[in-house]
Amino acid sequence: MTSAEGEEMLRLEGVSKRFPGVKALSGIDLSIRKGEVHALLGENGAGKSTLMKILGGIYQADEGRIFIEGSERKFAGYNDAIAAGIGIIFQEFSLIPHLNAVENIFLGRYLTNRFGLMDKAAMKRSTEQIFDELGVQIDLDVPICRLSVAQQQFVEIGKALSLKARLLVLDEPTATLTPNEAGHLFKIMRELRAKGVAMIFISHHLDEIFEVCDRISVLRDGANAGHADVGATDVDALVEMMVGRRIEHNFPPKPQPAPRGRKVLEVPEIQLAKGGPVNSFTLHEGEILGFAGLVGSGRTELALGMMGADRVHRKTVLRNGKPVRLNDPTEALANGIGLLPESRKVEGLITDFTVRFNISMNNLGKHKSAGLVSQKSEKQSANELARRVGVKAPSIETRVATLSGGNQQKVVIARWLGHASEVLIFDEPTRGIDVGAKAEIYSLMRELTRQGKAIVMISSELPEIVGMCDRVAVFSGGSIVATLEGDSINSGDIMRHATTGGSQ
Ligand SMILES: Nc1ncnc2c1ncn2[C@@H]1O[C@H](COP(=O)(O)OP(=O)(O)OP(=O)(O)O)[C@@H](O)[C@H]1O
Repeated sequence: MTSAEGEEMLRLEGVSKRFPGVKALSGIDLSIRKGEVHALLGENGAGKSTLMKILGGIYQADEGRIFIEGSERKFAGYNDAIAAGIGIIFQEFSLIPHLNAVENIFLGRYLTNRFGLMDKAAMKRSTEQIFDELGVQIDLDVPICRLSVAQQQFVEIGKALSLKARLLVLDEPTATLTPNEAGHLFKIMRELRAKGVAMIFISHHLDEIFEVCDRISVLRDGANAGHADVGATDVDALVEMMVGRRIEHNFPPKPQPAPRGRKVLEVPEIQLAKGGPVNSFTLHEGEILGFAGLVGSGRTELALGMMGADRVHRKTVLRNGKPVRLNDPTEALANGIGLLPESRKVEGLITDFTVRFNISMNNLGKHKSAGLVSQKSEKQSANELARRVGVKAPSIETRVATLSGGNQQKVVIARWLGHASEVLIFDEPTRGIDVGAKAEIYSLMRELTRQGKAIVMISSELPEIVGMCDRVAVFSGGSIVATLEGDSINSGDIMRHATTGGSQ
């Protein structure tokens, strides 16, 4: 702990914010000390991002006061927040992809030499010093779009520190990191903490909270639901604070023996760009087949490739024993194969349209009679699906653009749960989804398989791979290196194959 322990960096008093039709925040109080990592928890739509946007000067609160080191501050825009020592690392980075790390860090405030000219050497030196202190190695000469997501995140942190941030907000920073990268981020956070930097950490992974945080504040429905010291609470208590009830963490029971219905999909041979041996796999009616492996190991590439989503891998696959050539995802859909993509905002949703439209868009055929879509049946079904996955919105007529990130994901999941596809490919289905909704999505997936659907679940979350899958294909370096069943579906075996390419 630092000498600064106990000194207050930030205090929020009675912060409220209303959007049309939604009271996003009501009377929030929050206190963050210097040199602490403070977790901000809450279900999707609880108000975490809105609160952080107020702190970052992006939104203005309707009511409430912000104190930095004891003095009241008013933020008319994000420059005021930066001047007050606040640095926010959002999930969608604010970096310019084709500029390098130095140019990004000094964008708009270039250092100049005594002749008034841009002092590139000084900016580079300063950037090197920041990264040295963070203990990260970043190639300063390449555009940041060529860096990994983790490295881009470190550049964001470096930028905030170069702007002299003393309070860093990290909004779901680990959502797109590998476990190793997340470990590196935590190491950096501990070092910053030791230097007295205060941090607000948002994550839906409760194990991370216990690994890296000191204290916790929980929001529920836009209001304070409680505060706790990490040492004096546990996962169950936190979950109850977040959702107001106890949640069953267990996965729905797997059918025993593992389902081996007829073969609904056979993928004979696909070679991925990464090289390695060709891949083949079979999917059976009623089963959940996991695609496990490290980020970049080829899981998504294979799933997209077999659907004809890219020209490179177009191949003939067997659907119910019959050869079909899939040229694009629309053809895959026509053949009863649906994909819930990973980057939902880009690929999955039309955010200017309503929740109802986005849930129903691929399912209208189900509600047709005599050639006409029954509005009543379509609306009822959209309502029911939205309710089941727990979409939090004023109504299904709300525009998706105004929903929280997690709730947008639930909308895509609701669409596919209602879809008639016999084969469903879920790519990272619970990323950014809160604990309560996760449990619901797991049981809905199991229900779909009981109805005879077959699911491929691509996931970086080992517990859900182990808890949900009947068989697991483990990827390494662009190939399936092992297919595990029964008791060999465990974290140790999966990681061993994923990291050694199955050679041990
Ligand atoms: N610009 C906006 N217009 C209308 N409503 C909004 C807007 N931004 C947020 N909201 C609403 O405010 C509430 C809080 O959303 P917020 O994004 O803060 O939640 P969150 O806790 O960050 O959720 P998640 O875990 O899903 O990221 C939600 O009901 C959301 O629909």
